[in-house]
Amino acid sequence: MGEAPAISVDHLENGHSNGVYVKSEPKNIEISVEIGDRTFVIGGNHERNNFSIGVQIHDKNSNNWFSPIVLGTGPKPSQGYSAFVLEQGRILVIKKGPPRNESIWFLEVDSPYVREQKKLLGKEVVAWSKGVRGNAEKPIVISGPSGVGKGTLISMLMKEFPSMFGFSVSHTTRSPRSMERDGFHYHFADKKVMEKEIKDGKFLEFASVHGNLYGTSIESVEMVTDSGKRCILDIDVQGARSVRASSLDAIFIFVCPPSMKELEDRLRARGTETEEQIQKRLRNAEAEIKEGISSGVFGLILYNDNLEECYKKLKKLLGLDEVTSVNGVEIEEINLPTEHTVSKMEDKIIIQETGKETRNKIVLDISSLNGGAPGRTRGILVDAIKF
Ligand SMILES: Nc1nc2c(ncn2[C@@H]2O[C@H](COP(=O)(O)OP(=O)(O)O)[C@@H](O)[C@H]2O)c(=O)[nH]1
Ligand SMILES: Nc1ncnc2c1ncn2[C@@H]1O[C@H](COP(=O)(O)OP(=O)(O)O)[C@@H](O)[C@H]1O
Repeated sequence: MGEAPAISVDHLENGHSNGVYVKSEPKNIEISVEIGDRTFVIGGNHERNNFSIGVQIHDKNSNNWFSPIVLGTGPKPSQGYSAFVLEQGRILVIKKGPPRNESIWFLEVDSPYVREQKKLLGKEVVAWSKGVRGNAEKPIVISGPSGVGKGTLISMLMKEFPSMFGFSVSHTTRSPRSMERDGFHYHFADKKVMEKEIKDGKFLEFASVHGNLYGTSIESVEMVTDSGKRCILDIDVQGARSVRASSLDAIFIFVCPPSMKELEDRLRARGTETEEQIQKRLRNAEAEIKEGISSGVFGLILYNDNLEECYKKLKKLLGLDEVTSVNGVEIEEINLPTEHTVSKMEDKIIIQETGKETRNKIVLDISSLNGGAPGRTRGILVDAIKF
């Protein structure tokens, strides 16, 4: 696919520039970006709240304004924005002013994820994702039948590498088990409330599993990503399929039992389910294993026979076999100048500082972007050129 024309934004406060218009009142700064027959107005009087700016769409053909459903968390209201239309239906939005580590954002208006959400919600949808520097490792989706050992393997990983992995806490309508804590193992949710939140687009995926509703909220994944950790999702096969269709660029692992008999023994030994619930889980297990192995969703299949061996293999798959403990790597802080102009050259966005006796530049290399809404767009490489 060819790249959409870049919109160059010079001196935003000067008003119109190459199709981008910016109001200058400090409180109502907005930027409008034209894509085809539509104008996307970001920020300004349409500010959603103090936490995230709003978005309005003008359709030239019908001359109608409308408010789309805005998924994900966007930038907070700011002193101004610069914008570029990128390929794959996303707009790069650079926010002026502090905080510095929250300057780069992407508004997806026609990405595969947004298109899927439009279909699902039957409404106009746009979605924010925050730009993250560097190439943090991809999230890990782990699926497998009930009792196969997913939770055990995930606990082992989190215990050995506490600073590296974070668990995405799902919502569920099932009742808590005696050892489970609300907000830690699951967010135990009321069915009606959860259904409403799904309708409002707050979930990355959801599915009915063993007669209960389960789902991953966008917020639960963002909380892990924001803490700088690699996110682990323990979700069923249907959920994994939905994540695969979303723009969350993840690794998909399916865990298989050595036999159905062993699976049954483990479920019984765990002692957390009634006989009826065990039977239901075993009935579902056969279909899940079949789908897990043959659906093409999972790139990696792990057999959990001997636990220690399986854990070793899991670490090897994740490139951790040689590692004993890992701490987060700090990326050098680079400040985006508050007063700047923006231009684009191929895969590079050049932010030129203005207003002072300086020609310092920041170059954003966006050639290897990955991930996207809802959540984070990773892979932005930043270089500072000092004069
Ligand atoms: N789609 C989806 N499935 C989930 C989610 N959270 C948990 N599950 C799956 O729901 C199933 C039942 O989980 P749970 O009630 O904890 O029982 P367990 O698998 O026997 O420990 C498992 O296959 C989980 O992987 C979620 O957020 N979304
Ligand atoms: N390789 C294994 N061999 C024997 N028991 C295991 C193994 N892996 C896990 N278990 C046990 O099986 C039970 C189910 O494991 P769990 O992690 O709760 O499964 P899941 O999260 O997939 O439902 C637990 O009691 C756990 O201690």
